[in-house]
Amino acid sequence: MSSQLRPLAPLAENPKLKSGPGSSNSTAPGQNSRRASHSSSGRPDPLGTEVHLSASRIGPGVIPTGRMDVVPHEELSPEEKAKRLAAYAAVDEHVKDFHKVLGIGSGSTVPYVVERLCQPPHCYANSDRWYVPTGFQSKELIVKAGLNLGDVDQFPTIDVTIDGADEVDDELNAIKGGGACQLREKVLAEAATHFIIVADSRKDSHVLGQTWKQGVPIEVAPFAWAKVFVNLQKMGCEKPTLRMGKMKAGPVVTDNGNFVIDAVFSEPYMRDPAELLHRIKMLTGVLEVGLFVGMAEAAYFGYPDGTVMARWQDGRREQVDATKGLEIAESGKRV
Ligand SMILES: O=C[C@H](O)[C@H](O)[C@H](O)COP(=O)(O)O
Repeated sequence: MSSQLRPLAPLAENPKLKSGPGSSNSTAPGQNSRRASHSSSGRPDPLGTEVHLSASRIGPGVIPTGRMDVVPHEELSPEEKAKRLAAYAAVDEHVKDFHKVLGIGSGSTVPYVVERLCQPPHCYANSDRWYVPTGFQSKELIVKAGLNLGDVDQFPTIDVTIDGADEVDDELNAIKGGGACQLREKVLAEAATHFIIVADSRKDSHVLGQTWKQGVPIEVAPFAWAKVFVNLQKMGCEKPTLRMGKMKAGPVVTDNGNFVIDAVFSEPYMRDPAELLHRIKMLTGVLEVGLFVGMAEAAYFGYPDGTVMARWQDGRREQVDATKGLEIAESGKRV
C-alpha cells in the first residue's frame, strides 16, 4: 500500500511554498522585507538585527487591512463606553508621534486602545511604529489592525505600554492577571518608559482586594504547582485555587505554557503589596505575580456618566477630556 503513495515534495522544492508567506523569497504585505535597523525614520533597531519574518505577519487567512471596524458609541453598554473613553483619553494624553515602540496589554479594555491608535492623528505615525503584544489576544489585535508586530526581544525598551487592570489602589499599585497574562504584561510594563493603566471605574479602589475578590494571580511552573500551593497556605493565603479552564478539562494554561494559582490574602497582607509581592516571588516555582507595585505612571478610569478620571502616582486626580476620538466612534465608520 505504501508503494502507491507519492512522497511529499521537500519544502524547498515546493513551488507553492517558495513564494508563500514566511518564505525567505516572499515579500509579504506590510513591513516584512524591511530591516528594523534601517527604518524610514532612521531610528536604529535596538538590537541591530534584522526583523524576524515571523514577527511581521502571522496566521493563515489574516489579511492586515490597516483598518478597524468601530462600533458606534451609542450601541455600547455603559461599561464598554467607559472602557473606550478611558482608553481614548490615555492614548491621546500619552502617545506622541515620536514614540516608535508601543506595548499593547491584554483584556477587554485594550481593544479600544488599538482602535484609537488606528484613528487620526495617531494612525499617521503607524507605518514607522512597532507594536509589542503581551499575549495571544493582543497579538491578534495588532495583526488584524495591520500594525507592525514586534517582540520584546527586538525591543527591550518600549516607549509606552498601555494595559488594563483588575484593580488599582490609591498608590496605583495594581492586581493584574485576570486573563492569565501577568508574566508578559509585567515584562512589557517594566520595559516601558511610560506604563499607563486603562480601566472602567469598577477597578478604581483604595486597597487591593476590596473589589477584586478572586485573589492575586500567580503564574507557576506546572510541575511545581502543588508545592507552591502548599507554600502559599503556609504563608497565610486563605484560599489558593488552581485556575481551571472553561470548556477545557484541567487547568488554564498560559501563553507561556504555565499554570495560574489565584491566591486570596486578607487585608493586612494586601495593604502592603510590595512585601506580599516579594514573599510570593521568593517561592520556588513561581514565575510571576500579578501584583504590579510602583510601576504605573498614571491610570485612567472611565465612568458610566461619560467622564474619565486620571490618577497619577503622586496622588493627583484630574478629570480629562476623552471626547476627541468620539466623533469617529459615533459615526461607526471604518478608520
Ligand atoms: O491577564 C489579564 C490582564 O491583566 C488584564 O489586563 C486585566 O485582567 C484587565 O482586563 P479587563 O480590561 O478585561 O478588565
